[in-house]
Amino acid sequence: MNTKRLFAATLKNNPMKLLMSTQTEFVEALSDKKLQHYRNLNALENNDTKPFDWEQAKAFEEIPGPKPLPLVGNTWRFLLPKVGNFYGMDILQIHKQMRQQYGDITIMKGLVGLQPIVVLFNPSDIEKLHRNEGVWPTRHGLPSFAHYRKLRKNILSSGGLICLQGEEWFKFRTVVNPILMQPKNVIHYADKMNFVADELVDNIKYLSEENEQGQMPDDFHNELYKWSLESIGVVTMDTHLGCLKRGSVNEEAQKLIYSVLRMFQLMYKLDVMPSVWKYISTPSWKEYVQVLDFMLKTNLKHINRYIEKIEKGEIDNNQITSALHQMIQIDRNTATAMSVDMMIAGVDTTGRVLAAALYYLAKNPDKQELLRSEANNLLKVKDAPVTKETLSKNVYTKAVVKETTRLSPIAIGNLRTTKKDLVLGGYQVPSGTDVLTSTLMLSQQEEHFPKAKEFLPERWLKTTTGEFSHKNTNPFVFAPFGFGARSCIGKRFANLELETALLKIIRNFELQWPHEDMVFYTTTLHGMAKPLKIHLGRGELGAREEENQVRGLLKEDFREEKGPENRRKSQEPPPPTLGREEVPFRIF
Ligand code: HEM
Repeated sequence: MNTKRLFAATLKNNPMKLLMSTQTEFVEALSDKKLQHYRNLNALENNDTKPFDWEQAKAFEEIPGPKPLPLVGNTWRFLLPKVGNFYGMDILQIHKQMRQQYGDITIMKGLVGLQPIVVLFNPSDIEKLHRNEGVWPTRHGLPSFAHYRKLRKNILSSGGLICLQGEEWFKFRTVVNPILMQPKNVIHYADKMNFVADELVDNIKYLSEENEQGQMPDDFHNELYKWSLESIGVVTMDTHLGCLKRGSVNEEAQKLIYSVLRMFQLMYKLDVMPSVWKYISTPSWKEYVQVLDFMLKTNLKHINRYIEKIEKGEIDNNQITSALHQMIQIDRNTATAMSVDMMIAGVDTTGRVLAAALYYLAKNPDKQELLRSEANNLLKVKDAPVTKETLSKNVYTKAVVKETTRLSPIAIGNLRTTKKDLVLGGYQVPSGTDVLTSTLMLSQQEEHFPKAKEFLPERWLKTTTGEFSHKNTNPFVFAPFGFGARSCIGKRFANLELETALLKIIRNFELQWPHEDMVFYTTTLHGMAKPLKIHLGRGELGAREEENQVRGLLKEDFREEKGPENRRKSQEPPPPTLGREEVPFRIF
C-alpha cells in the first residue's frame, strides 16, 4: 500500500502503530531501491559538467569584496578600533556595507580560522543556488558545533541533523521527517501546547500583579524562553521541566536556558568572527565546551529517564506521547541525537520569535485588535483551549507569525556549500564554495515588500490582492525556516507553539509599547538588544481584578495562595541580555 494512504487510513484508530508501520516501511523501502535512486541522483548532480554560461562568466577571484592584506588578511577590519571598517558592527550592518560597496554578490575572505564565504543579495542568484543544492544539500554552518560533536562521539554516537552531511544526513532525516514534519502528526501535540501556553498566560497574570502599572519586568524575555523550553521538553519527551510553575524557580531549567543563549553568543565568536580556536584552545572555546557539556549531560539525563519508562512499559504504546517515543520505535541512536538537538534548537529560536511578535503587536494596536477579534471568535471564553480545529481557522494568527519572521527572522540568511559549479552574479563559483543568502536584509527592503518597515500581517492573507500581496514577492527573498530538503525540521512544531501562545496571550491581555522603538542586533541569531518592557493595558487589568473578585479571590488572597511575592527578585538569577551584551555573569 502507498505509504501516504496507509498513513491517512490508520491515523485515526491507532496513531502510534500507524507511525511505526509507516516508518518501518519507509526505512525498508529506503534501504534498497529508493536509496539507490537517491544515490544515482546525487551522483548525477555531482558531475563536473560546467554550466552553459561558465566560459563567459568572470573568474571566481574577481568577485568583489574587502581586499585582504598580506599576512593579516581581512581580520584587522574586525579587530582594530578606528581603522577596522567592520569593527563593532553587527553582521547585518556588515552585509549592508558590503552590498553598498560591492553590489549583489560579494566575498569575504582572509579571516583567520574561517573559510571564504560568498554572500548573495540578488533573489535570482539565491534561487539558482537553492535550485542547484541537490537532493542532499550541504550546510557547513557551525564548525565549532561539529567539532564538539566529534569530541563527544563516545557519549552521543550520531552527529545529529545539524552536523551530518550527504547520505548519512539523508538517512537520518528520512527517519525523523514523518514525525516532525508531517502536519497530521504534529497536530496531535495541540493539547500539550495548549497546556504550556496556559501556564505562560498564568505567569503573565502573576507578573502583572507584581507591577501596578502593568509593566512586564526587564527580564520578561526570559519568561518566553521558559515557555519555549517547556514546550520543546513536552514535545520531545513528554516531560514538564516545570520552568513556568508559579511561585517556584527551576534552577536546572534556568541554567539550560542561559546555556543555549550563551552557546549562540559563543558560536558567533568562534564561527562567524575571526578566531584561532581551531589552532589553540581559546577561553571562548573552553567555555563553549563547558556550556555544551552541561546541556548534553542534562538533556541526556531527561531523555534516558524517559527511554527507561518506555522500556519498562510505563508508557502506553498505543498513544502518541512524544516525538522521542515515536522515533525510538525506529532507531534509538537517531531518536536520542534528534531529541538532544530539539532541546537545543527549540529554545532560543521560538522564544525570540514570540518576543518579536509580542513587540510588533504591542506597537501596532490596530493589528493587535484584528488578532484579538480572531482570538475572541475562536476562543469563546478566555481560558478556552486552542484545539486542532482552532488551528485550522486562525488565518490572521498565521499571518502575524509570518510577518514577524519577515521583519525579524532569527537567521541572517541560509548557508549552502555548492554541489556543482555555478555562475552566480556573473561570476564562476566552483563546487565546494560556501555561499550565504542575505535574506534578512532583503526581506526588510522596499523593493521586495512595499512599506517594508511596517508590520502588515495582511500581506500574507490569501484574500489580499494588489501591491501588498505576498504573491507579488519573489519567494526566495522570504525564507525564515530555510529552503527545501534541508529546511528547519522544527518549523511545524515552532508554528504550533507560536500560534497557540499568541492566540492565548491576545485573548487574555492588551499589550502596549509606550517606549522608543526596539533595537535589534544580529549575531549568530537576530533579535532584541534591549529589554522587552511590554505593558498590559489598564482596562484589561481592571477587568481581570473584577474577574478575581467575582470568583471570590481578592488580589491579596490570590498572591498569598500562589507563593511568595518576592520570589523572582530573590531567587532568580539575573536576566540574560541579548545581542550586543554578553550574558552578564558566568554560568560555570
Ligand atoms: C521560529 C522558530 C525557528 C526558526 C525561525 C528556525 C529556523 C531555522 C533555519 C533558518 C534553519 C536552516 C535551514 C536551512 O538551512 O535551509 C533551521 C534548521 C534547523 N532547525 Fe530550526 N528554526 C526554528 C525552530 C526550531 C525548532 C523548534 C527545532 C526543534 C525541533 C529546530 C530544529 C532545527 C534543526 C535540527 C535544523 C537543521 C535541519 C537540517 O540540517 O536538516 N528549529 N532552523
